[in-house]
Amino acid sequence: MSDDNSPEVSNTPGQGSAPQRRRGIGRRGFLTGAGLAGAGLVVGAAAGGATGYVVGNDDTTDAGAATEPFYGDHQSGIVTPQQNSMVFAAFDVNDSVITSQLQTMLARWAAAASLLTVGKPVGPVETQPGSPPADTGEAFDLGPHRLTVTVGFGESLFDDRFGLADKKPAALAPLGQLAVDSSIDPTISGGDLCIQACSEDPQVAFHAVRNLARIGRGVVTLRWLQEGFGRASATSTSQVTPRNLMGFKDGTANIKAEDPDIADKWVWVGDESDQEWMKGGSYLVARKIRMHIEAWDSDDIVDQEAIFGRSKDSGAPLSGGSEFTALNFTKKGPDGKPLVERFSHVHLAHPDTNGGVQILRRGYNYTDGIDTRTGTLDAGLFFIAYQKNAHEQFVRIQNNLAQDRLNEYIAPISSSLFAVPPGLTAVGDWYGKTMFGYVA
Ligand SMILES: C=CC1=C(C)c2cc3[nH]c(cc4nc(cc5[nH]c(cc1n2)c(C)c5CCC(=O)O)C(CCC(=O)O)=C4C)c(C)c3C=C
Ligand SMILES: [Fe+2]
Repeated sequence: MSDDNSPEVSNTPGQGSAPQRRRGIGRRGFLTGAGLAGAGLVVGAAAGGATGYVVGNDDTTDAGAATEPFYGDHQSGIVTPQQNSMVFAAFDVNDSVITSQLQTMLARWAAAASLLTVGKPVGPVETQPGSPPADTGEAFDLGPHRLTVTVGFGESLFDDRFGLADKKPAALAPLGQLAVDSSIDPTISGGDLCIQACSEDPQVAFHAVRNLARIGRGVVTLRWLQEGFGRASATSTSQVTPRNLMGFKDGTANIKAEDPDIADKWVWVGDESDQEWMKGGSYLVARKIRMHIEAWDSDDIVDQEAIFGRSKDSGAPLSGGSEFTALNFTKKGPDGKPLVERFSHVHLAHPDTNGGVQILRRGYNYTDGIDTRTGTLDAGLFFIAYQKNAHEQFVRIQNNLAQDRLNEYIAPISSSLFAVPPGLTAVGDWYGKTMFGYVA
């Protein structure tokens, strides 16, 4: 397919190179900027560059102003040091939408994401009388807080609707029903497309998904959405390991950004892929895992630690040492039994027990309030893992975890797999551009 038919992706005329400002915006800033939504065409912003938008950002703290790269070999939001908040949304493409409409929306998402991730609105917040704001406004006074927007494609996108049947990677085959999957709810699983928005500020992450959903109206419909309120993993050696809702440090033995060779080996799709367009991408597994919190809270500490194989306060292996000491599965206690039990979570999940395979974990703690049927807390782990092949990595580990003692206290209630394409190259590139046959 020729590049000539690619949806228009350009800087809006007149957007020039006015310097980015971060203070004293007031009403003028609300009025400034050509709207993505209003203009009906796509605006791109160079990473960190200026497009003439006045930045609606009175949050001048370093933390608020901090950005993550938008363009690059890989999408941000994977090995990016994990931010503290997440909003994850899945979408289905509406009936009767044609390929060019979907492509245009994906290009508009790319342009909008390039603005949002540098703290800019997707268009004017305060427009002329009679028209709705192009940007919904709730992040106007906030910086990006390291916002990342990561877009993925579900298996269902590759049916006969958009000419993508021969572009479906073999690795995107459905995960199927796994041994622990007796409570999966299909209405909060899967989807044609997904967006993972992560930021240090929950309102910034929500704003990103809300505005991308708004840009997509008429083309896509939200299928399900999950908010994560606290990170439950670490993806950088610079980060303190956080705690999950069971009170344990989670993310100690994770793949970390500082080890690119390990990421190349286990996270980024390479030459093994049957689809050229996926090289540099990754496969995202998202599983909402409800915790039976009240039962867990009544279990004694010795048993809790035995279930994970690690100490609750320090995160150290029960075989000894401190948090980052390697697990020793042969070391025995006075009773002659391994200090890290055979059916403990870390033993069953460890690479040594899984043919060496590893995954990058990037999950979030969630709560949806209470279960009104029982009055119990509705909370758990929104498990996210990135890998180059989920069937060979996630599924292998998950099958081993069928014997996990932790299963008494958890239940997966959703399960999704998405193909996350590589990073966007520059202004003018958009999600799936090479997949649809255009030159990036
Ligand atoms: C199939 C993959 C995994 C699922 C699902 C999963 C669920 C899950 N995990 C915790 C808490 C912890 N997990 C820890 C380690 C750990 N978990 C997985 C995989 C899955 N976990 C792996 C690969 C590892 C690392 C194993 C290793 O190499 O040592 C830990 C220990 C601390 C750490 O290393 O991160 C905790 C704690 C929960 C609560 C949960 C489901 C709700
Ligand atoms: Fe785990």
